[in-house]
Amino acid sequence: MSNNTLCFIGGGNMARSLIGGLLADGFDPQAVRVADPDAGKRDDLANRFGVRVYADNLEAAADADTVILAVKPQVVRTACEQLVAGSGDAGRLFISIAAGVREPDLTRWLGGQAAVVRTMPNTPSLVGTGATALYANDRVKERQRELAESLMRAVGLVVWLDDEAQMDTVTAVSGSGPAYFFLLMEAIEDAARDLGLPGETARLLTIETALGAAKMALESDESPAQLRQRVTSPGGTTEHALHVLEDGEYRALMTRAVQAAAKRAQELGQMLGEQ
Ligand SMILES: NC(=O)C1=CN([C@@H]2O[C@H](COP(=O)(O)OP(=O)(O)OC[C@H]3O[C@@H](n4cnc5c(N)ncnc54)[C@H](OP(=O)(O)O)[C@@H]3O)[C@@H](O)[C@H]2O)C=CC1
Ligand SMILES: O=C(O)[C@@H]1CCC=N1
Repeated sequence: MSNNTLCFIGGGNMARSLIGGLLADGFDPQAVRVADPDAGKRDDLANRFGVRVYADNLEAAADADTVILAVKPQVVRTACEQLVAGSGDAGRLFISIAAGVREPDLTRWLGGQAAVVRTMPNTPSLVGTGATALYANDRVKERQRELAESLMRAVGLVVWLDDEAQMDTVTAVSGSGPAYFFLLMEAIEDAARDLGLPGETARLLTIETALGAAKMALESDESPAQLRQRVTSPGGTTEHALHVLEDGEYRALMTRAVQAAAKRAQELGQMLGEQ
């Protein structure tokens, strides 16, 4: 990947994951600028990653080829309008990672002519196993499309969406998804401790099991349902555990959780677009 100058507006959790993943993939830290109002976060980013940090968004974005909007959805409009008022879109590429915020609104807030790629990454980007969906507006040139894709591919899987409406579902599945798996890990680890395993043993067995299951699901020709059945010996231990989960309507609960996240993404998009 060429070392274009990248500017992150917002240096919080997701920016951190992307920066860490990009640098681990060989991106030059000197080509990364980060603007954040919090001095503590700026110091931490500069010390940990060696990137350039700024309190002022315009200063950070001044000569950046690509600007990544990594603030909370509620702050995106202000950030866009401030950037455009300060330096125009200057033919640069804007990449938004904000949940819910829709491309037509981003384009409007950026003055109406900007090249915008709306994305939804996730925090495992930090360790190179992210999953990002991208959607480009029709002002994005082919080389900018390739640039956006190469940035996100450097930190994991990428998929392009033709239909922006699918982005809210993606947000609920892979954007928020790591949290569902972390919660499951927390619960299994707690149960293991309650049953008497030493803490570190409980932690390692839980995490390695999650990793093994994910790796098998990724690499196997069989579906997760088939792989589950291979663990489930008739009359055995897994069967008893799965009965408890099915009795507790685990699938329906997970469906409702994913639906709630997608609904929230839609609400955010609608609410912020109307302002
Ligand atoms: N966390 C995740 O897993 C994912 C998040 N996202 C999206 O990424 C975006 C950021 O989320 P996340 O990293 O979790 O949030 P964070 O709150 O951790 O990061 C946002 C950062 O932006 C700073 N900030 C606030 N106002 C401004 C401003 N005007 N200019 C520059 N920086 C500002 C915040 O400072 P302060 O805290 O002081 O306000 C904060 O440090 C959101 O839009 C979210 O939807 C997308 C995919 C996954
Ligand atoms: O919780 C959120 O709103 C963000 C978007 C996806 C993951 N975190």
